Amino acid sequence: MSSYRSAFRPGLFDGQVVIVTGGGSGIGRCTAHELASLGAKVALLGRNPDKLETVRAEIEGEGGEAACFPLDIREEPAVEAAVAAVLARFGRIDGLVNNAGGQFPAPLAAINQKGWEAVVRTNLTGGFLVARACFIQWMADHGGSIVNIVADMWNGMPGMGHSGAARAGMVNFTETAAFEWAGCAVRVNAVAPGWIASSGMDRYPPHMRDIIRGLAEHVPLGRLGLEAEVAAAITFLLSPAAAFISGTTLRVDGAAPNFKPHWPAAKGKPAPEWDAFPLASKPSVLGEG
Ligand SMILES: CCCCCCCCCCC/C=C/C(=O)SCCNC(=O)CCNC(=O)[C@H](O)C(C)(C)COP(=O)(O)OP(=O)(O)OC[C@H]1O[C@@H](n2cnc3c(N)ncnc32)[C@H](O)[C@@H]1OP(=O)(O)O
Ligand SMILES: NC(=O)C1=CN([C@@H]2O[C@H](COP(=O)(O)OP(=O)(O)OC[C@H]3O[C@@H](n4cnc5c(N)ncnc54)[C@H](OP(=O)(O)O)[C@@H]3O)[C@@H](O)[C@H]2O)C=CC1
Repeated sequence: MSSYRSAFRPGLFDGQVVIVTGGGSGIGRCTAHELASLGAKVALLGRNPDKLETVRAEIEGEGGEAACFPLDIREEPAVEAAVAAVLARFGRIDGLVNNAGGQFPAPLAAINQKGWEAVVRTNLTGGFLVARACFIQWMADHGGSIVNIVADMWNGMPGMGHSGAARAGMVNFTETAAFEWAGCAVRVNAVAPGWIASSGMDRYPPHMRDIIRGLAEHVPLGRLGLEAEVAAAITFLLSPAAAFISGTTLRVDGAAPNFKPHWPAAKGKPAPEWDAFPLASKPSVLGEG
């Protein structure tokens, strides 16, 4: 990571092991790089083994340590086996970044039971299963920190009803787990990204590109966020700087929910230090410039 400049001090996570689900792309990949650059050994979990392997090679090429554990987080036996495999490989689990997730955009009336359950299992059940396996297999006896990635869909979001419902559930799970697991020195928090220019945005269909580009006009800070800006929030919550923070949901959204339509957002603000994040995806959906 020769040109990468982290906001955190070198060695902050030396000796620690952190699981990052969805570590093969986007916010998960960026977070895995951030944590590895700070000394963590990173366990990369996701469905597509090729994506995980690419990120593992990137991290190890920069002198970090990572290993891949392909799985579908919706499958309980696979989750339990993967967490056991992480422990067999690295011997401990200090942190979990419950980041794997996603959805298809569709109005409520076009979502059938199978589609609803596919998204709820991806964004709620899967995160619960991974957190529970980490807690039972390691953190209950040794402590740890969990960060659940949800989404800034407060008050509902058209086309995202299934995902918004699941994310609301994940926020509540975060709050309950923070209480139940506090006695075991396990902190549980959530990060709610707003509209982030991640590689994930390229997974939406082409006809949505103009909508996605236009979202910046509804963000008081005048732009979409960067993967690295979400990774920094996650890293903070995992770190000792957040030792007395548990049960909270940290918004990373440029104040999007505070936008008032009668008051203009900042116009087309550039990301302040885009060039400081050479590893960040620059999704083609945003176009050049
Ligand atoms: C309309 C206006 C909306 C404006 C919104 C603008 C954009 C705002 C962005 C909001 C912020 C969030 C951003 C992100 O999350 S970025 C991350 C993006 N990454 C992803 O979303 C990951 C890709 N998605 C998926 O992998 C899948 O969606 C899923 C998570 C569900 C994976 O599940 P699975 O692989 O099991 O799913 P399948 O593809 O097999 O489908 C299962 C069933 O789901 C139903 N389905 C699927 N697609 C649709 C559709 N387009 N419409 C309706 N129903 C759908 C269907 O029942 C599928 O079963 P069948 O294939 O048998 O029919
Ligand atoms: N970008 C944005 O604006 C926002 C993103 N988010 C959330 O942030 C998280 C990261 O998204 P982002 O980086 O943008 O998008 P990506 O699509 O790049 O990342 C999603 C990751 O989740 C993994 N994943 C999805 N389903 C499963 C599953 N069932 N089992 C295991 N892994 C799975 C994917 O791996 P694979 O392809 O191998 O399945 C992929 O690496 C997601 O939860 C997303 O919904 C929330 C709000 C806004």
